[in-house]
Amino acid sequence: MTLRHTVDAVVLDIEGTTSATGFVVDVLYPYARSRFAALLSERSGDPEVARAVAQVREAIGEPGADAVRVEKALNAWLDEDRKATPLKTLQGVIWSEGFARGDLVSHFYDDVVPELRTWHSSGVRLHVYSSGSVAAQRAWFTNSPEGDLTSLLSGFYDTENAGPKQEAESYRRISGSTGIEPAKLLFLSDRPGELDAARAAGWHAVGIRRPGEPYFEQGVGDHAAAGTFDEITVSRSTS
Ligand SMILES: CSCCC(=O)C(=O)COP(=O)(O)O
Ligand SMILES: [Mg+2]
Repeated sequence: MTLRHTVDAVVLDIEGTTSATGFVVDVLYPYARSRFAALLSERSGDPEVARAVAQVREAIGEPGADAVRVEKALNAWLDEDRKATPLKTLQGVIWSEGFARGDLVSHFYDDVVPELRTWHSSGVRLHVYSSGSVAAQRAWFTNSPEGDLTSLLSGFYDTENAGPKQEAESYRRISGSTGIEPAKLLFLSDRPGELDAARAAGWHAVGIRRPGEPYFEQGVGDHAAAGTFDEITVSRSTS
């Protein structure tokens, strides 16, 4: 079945939607895990690192936590795939450097990039909204197996600049930032709580259900669902 949406922009979740959770967990997480200790000891003076470390200490309720304790908290969050903003900031620092160095190449499901190109060429704007930091998102789309895809994208949103993905207010913030009214925005995600929040903000929302992904069995509640991007036809609204 084809789902049809007439909108000005599509906003993309990454993990579970454009790309495999398994790749993130099996390739990116170990890459970050093995580099947290060095980042915390050698770069604690970098403003971005210092801010994230302060946020970790606050989240665990230990204002005096040393680097070993902070690393332990980060690894525990990694184990449970917790979408904690300071974890995502520090991962983003490590990953963006790993992508730039050529250690990492991102992953996209086969159906994704052709549809992104089709939607973009029909005048539909494409944005990303992921728990991964903006730095990580940029590196992800820059270093894809099909080369640099960032020319397809008009904006990047994460939990730092937009807010939590399961809160409607975050989607209102993105709508305000893009200048696109809610009814002309379509969000694609694998997580029902995120789809609920987007819909509550007046957006169109489609659940992406891919076999093997963590939310596949649970489903996407009462949201329209697609198994692949080519089941979705997106046209640019004329008004
Ligand atoms: C390029 S970001 C890497 C994936 C990641 O760490 C993440 O948390 C993605 O979560 P999403 O909100 O896209 O499901
Ligand atoms: Mg996701």
